[in-house]
Amino acid sequence: MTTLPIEYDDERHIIEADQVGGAVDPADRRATFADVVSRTDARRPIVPAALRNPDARRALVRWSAGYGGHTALYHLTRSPKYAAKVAVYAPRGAWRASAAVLWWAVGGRENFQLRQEAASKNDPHTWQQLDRRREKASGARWWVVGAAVVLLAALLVGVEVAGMPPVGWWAAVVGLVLLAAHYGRPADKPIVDRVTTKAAFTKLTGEMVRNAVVALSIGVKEPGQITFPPPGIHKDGPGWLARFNLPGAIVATTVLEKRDNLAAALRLPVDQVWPEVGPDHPGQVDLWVGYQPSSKMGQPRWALAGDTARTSIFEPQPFGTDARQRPVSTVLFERNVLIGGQPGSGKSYAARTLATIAALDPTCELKIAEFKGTGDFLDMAPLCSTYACGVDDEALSTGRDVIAWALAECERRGERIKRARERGEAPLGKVTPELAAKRGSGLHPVFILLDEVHELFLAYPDAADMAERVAKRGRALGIILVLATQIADRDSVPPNITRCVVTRWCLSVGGQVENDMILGTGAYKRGLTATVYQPGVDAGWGVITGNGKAGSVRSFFPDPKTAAAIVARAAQLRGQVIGEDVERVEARDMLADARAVLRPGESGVPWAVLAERLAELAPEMYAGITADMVRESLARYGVDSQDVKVGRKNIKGARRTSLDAAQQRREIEAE
Ligand SMILES: Nc1ncnc2c1ncn2[C@@H]1O[C@H](COP(=O)(O)OP(=O)(O)OP(=O)(O)O)[C@@H](O)[C@H]1O
Repeated sequence: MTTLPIEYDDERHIIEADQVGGAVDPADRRATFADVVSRTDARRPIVPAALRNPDARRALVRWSAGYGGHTALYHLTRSPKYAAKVAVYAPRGAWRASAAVLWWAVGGRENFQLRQEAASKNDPHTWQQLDRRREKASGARWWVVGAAVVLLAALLVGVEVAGMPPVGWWAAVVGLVLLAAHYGRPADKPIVDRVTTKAAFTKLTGEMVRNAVVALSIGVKEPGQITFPPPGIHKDGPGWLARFNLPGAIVATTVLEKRDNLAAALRLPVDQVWPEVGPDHPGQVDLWVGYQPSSKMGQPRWALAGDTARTSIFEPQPFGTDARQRPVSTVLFERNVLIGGQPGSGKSYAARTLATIAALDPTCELKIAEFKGTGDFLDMAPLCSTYACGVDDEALSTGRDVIAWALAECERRGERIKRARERGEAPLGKVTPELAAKRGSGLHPVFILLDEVHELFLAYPDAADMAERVAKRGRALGIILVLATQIADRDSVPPNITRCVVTRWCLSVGGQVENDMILGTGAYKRGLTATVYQPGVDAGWGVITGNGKAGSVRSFFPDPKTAAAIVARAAQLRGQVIGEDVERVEARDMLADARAVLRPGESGVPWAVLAERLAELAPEMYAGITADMVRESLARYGVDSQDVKVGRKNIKGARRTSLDAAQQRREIEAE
């Protein structure tokens, strides 16, 4: 610490300023011309956010038309009642108005209280003095009233002479009658009834936001600590956007985590309040508040429902809308998707939006297996090279064959990509749009959709192992896997699959556990909560992660006619079914295979070696299998991971005794 003595004249004291360390702030200087011309401040857009894109404009018009139409009809149906009220109140109002003018003209109010006091005190002298004052004031007022009457009469005559049509007179009379009725009605009895039963949310104000954030107890003590950068609170789509900065080091996610409390503080339903991290820094919040809860809003038109729609899985395509009614898009290539939610949450239709994107890409092969058995995708069956529906053995084994085919296809495609790379056609070692479109390249995109996939995994545990490998290997090879399930617990959908699927869409779920099973541990705490949605009512709404910014998305839901038109358009684009049906793949038994690859005299084998041997034995089934996958698959049969001697070292693997014991257990159970 240094003490800086500063010299002043005699009348001043010496001030000792404390300074810690050296000077760090840049010296103040005037702005130069160069500073001014190089300013890059963000300019505020000329067109307001609510009118900037066609969807927002349509939403505003739709809302205004809906609201205006309802209000007009409401009042129209009650017009006889209003007419009766007007008939009663208008004469009363006319009388009140005339009396008020007269009372003013005679100066009735002039020192009224004083005169009353003088009268009560029996003081005629004072009373007369006060009354003379009243008379004096009143004299001039009669002139004003007289002049006003003459002016009015002259105006009426003038208007008549100028040729006012009768409708004009009627309009003036109606206006006067309504004015009189308004003046004559009792203060607590409005002439028109209220259109809404509760106070409709019409405007988000800075005060509401500040008070709500202070009430969250996240460290904001004073409402004034919240600042709103330009353009302040404004309309954005069908709602209001408030962008605000939190004070100090408080991050926006603390507000997101308390979305429920924020909604409570604003006195609004949770799905009307949508906080997000703002664009400028982590302490900025973009709070969007809809005019209505999102579950009650309509949905903009889906671009893929157009007559000329055509997609490419390599480009972003819309599949849903967010809370602000903005389309949400995804690039299907290199993407695997897990869709979860309770019955009636809209999983099948959500999966269908992705299938629609694939269907409208004429190079993409479709394979769909639905294990609900209600034929949600039946209309798409003619577009599919493989289609299965039901929970019978045939449908389930077809589902398994699809995965086995995909795994074998990964192997074949790996070879094809290698050759393409050698030719310089696949520099990054993955499928490109050109390769995918090239006839005979064998690298066209494949879209595999398995609805209610837990049925398949429960019936064929090995299908789950294969699906995991397809999810891992197929991405770069143009194989897209979409899994929809009601239950995502470890028995129904193994965690390994959930882990390697990046895009997860959680529709309505019952609680935090289910929410996190689909979206990943900690999602609920980070504010990604699909529990706010109710099945049926909020069908199609869900929280999506791994597709850009995490947030709420509602799937597009075309009506049956539009859905049929989309399928017809896809059929027209394709001309023929792309790809071939899967062949029946011989079911393999990993336990038996593991025992078969043990060499005579071997007491055990490390997991990595076992994985290699299995891949050699049946490449169509085990290609790409890893040591961990083999360990986890065999653990289901009760095979332990034990030390196996390799040379002088002990390495974890499967022992013959453990494999045999597992086989015996199985045989006993089968009996
Ligand atoms: N985006 C949406 N908008 C409006 N309604 C929807 C939407 N998606 C689905 N629905 C409605 O929800 C109902 C249930 O949808 P769906 O069959 O996809 O649910 P699910 O989760 O697959 O149900 P289950 O588990 O019982 O099979 C549909 O019949 C439809 O009426």
